[in-house]
Amino acid sequence: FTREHLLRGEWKNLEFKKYNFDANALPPSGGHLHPLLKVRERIRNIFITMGFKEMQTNNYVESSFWNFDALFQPQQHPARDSHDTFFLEAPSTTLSLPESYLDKVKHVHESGGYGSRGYQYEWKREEAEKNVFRTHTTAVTARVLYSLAQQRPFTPQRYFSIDRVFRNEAVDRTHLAEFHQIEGVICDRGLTLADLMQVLQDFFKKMGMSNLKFKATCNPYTEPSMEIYSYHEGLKKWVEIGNSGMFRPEMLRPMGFPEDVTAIAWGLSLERPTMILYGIDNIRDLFGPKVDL
Ligand SMILES: COC[C@@H]1[C@H](c2ccc(C#Cc3ccccc3)cc2)[C@@H]2CN(C(=O)Nc3ccc(OC4CC4)cc3)C[C@@H](O)[C@@H](O)CN12
Repeated sequence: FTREHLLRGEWKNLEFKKYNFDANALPPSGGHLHPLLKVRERIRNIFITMGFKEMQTNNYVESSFWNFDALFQPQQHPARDSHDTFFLEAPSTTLSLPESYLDKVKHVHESGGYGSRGYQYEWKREEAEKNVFRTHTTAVTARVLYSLAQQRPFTPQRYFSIDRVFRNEAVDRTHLAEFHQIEGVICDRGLTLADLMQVLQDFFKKMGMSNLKFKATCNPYTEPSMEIYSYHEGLKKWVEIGNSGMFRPEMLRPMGFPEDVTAIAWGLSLERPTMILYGIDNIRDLFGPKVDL
């Protein structure tokens, strides 16, 4: 019975079965939550039960000042060039920066202070003004700690964030140019590395990971720093589950914190645990429709 038959109206001579309006249709699928969002909710609840407040991270675009300079990351650091960082074309520069704080950041980069030698280079404002897609949520942590440092009297705080970050890296089966970073930070008087180890044990235990191992490492904005490992019973091997450290005085003191205030922080990704918890071996299966890129 072709389209032509239909167009010629020959369907009128046909015998049609009576339409059964009482037939049961296929039950509509109820839909389902995305695995990343389920794990995000679970981790959000862990932070909240531990007394952490969520940071406001709804700015994917950030100035190099907050993404790097405020964290004492030197302007010639390799992570700051376009091989690792997405720079924005328009608007290419940020509109405004806190001038008095900017001067303190310039000074600590150039000649240090607070017992630090600094990096002994000429710090340039135009470098700090360049807009980027934030490479870590630590840029937001810098903003939040700066506003905490303005408050008197100082009150200890715990913050967390779970949101997208962007890195100009080669994409492969387990790496995309963006991922969700999870970050926790505690700011208080007299915090030590022992406090960091303890909060990491508490946090990861709630994620089902115990007997952690810490390995010394380096980050531009934390000293000392530790990579975190956990023995994964299922995979029968030590798995790197995150990175952590104590923010440097060269980051905290220019913000205006008193000398005895320290801040401990750690980070991990949302994709790694989700892929392991849901047995997903290709990160592309986490994003978008099933297409073979
Ligand atoms: C560009 O890649 C960075 C990303 C991402 C990462 C690394 C560091 C930070 C950080 C930080 C930080 C440090 C100091 C102060 C503030 C923030 C955040 C995310 C994961 C961090 N990692 C990571 O998530 N691994 C992980 C986490 C949980 C997990 O759970 C499973 C159920 C068992 C499994 C694995 C470690 C590695 O995967 C690493 O190879 C990849 N890392």
